[in-house]
Amino acid sequence: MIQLRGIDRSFGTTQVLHDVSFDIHPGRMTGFVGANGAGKTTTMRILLGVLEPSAGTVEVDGAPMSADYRARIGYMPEERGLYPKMPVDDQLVYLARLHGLDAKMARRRALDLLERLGLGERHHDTLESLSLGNQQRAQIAAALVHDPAALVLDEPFSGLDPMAVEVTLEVLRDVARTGAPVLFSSHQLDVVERLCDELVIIGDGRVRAAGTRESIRAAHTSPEWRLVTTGDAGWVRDALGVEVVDLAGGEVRFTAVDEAAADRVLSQAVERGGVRAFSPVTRPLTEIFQEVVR
Ligand SMILES: Nc1ncnc2c1ncn2[C@@H]1O[C@H](COP(=O)(O)OP(=O)(O)OP(=O)(O)O)[C@@H](O)[C@H]1O
Repeated sequence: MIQLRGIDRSFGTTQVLHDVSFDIHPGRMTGFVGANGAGKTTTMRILLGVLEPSAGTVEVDGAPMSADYRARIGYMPEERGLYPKMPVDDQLVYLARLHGLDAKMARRRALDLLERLGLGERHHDTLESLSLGNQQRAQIAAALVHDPAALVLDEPFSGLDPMAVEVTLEVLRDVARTGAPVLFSSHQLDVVERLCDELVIIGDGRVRAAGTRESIRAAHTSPEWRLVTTGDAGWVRDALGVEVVDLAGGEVRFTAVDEAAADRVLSQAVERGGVRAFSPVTRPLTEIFQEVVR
């Protein structure tokens, strides 16, 4: 597990990170979300050792991250890293060889990855001749080609069409399945909500929320239920331990002090007959995000 502990960072007199702490778990996809300028890239650069923190540590399983481990992280930086005028496959092979893969294995991994990411036919084209979305896929391949021990990707999904997001996601999940911790930043909350196992929300250089989607939702939502019946649902107002949030004919949304209170509403509804739907209401992460970064 990669652990960031109490990271501060200032540029001149401006402090842009304040006591940033979170974990990146092995085998899990962690989404790192925040508005422009929130501190995502700075945090990732510190994790990679490209930038020194003013205070705090980056650890792996409780010990300071070694140079060896750092070298085995697959990193896709914000400024990207590939050369525009060089064929993509040659660059990937070169990067893989830098990380110690033999020539045959390096070529095989490069071509496999390009194929999986939908660039099989374009593998020997120069980067600059590819569309922006395809350049992005090549950059992702570059972060993965050396069989990384962990992945840190700065906005890997930006500029990708929905199909490419799906393909990239599958490739990243495969890396996670090998037990690697995977961290990726994104502005696209809908994407993150769907793709990641864990979430870290950063606002103004401070971690505002961290944990699984479910735990963040639970911490920022008072449990709400939705009941739809064929008859009028006004009787729910009088149910014990329940507060109606919204009522329109047969459809009612309510909060309950506990699940038992919600279950009682369901039982009463069943007794009355005509239940069409009953479910907990999950709050969209976008709403929670806006609330915690405010
Ligand atoms: N080299 C630098 N010198 C001075 N200020 C910097 C430097 N790098 C980053 N900053 C400032 O630190 C803050 C955090 O920037 P950072 O790039 O980490 O945010 P971000 O969350 O990645 O934003 P974006 O989503 O726009 O990429 C910003 O206010 C930025 O202007």
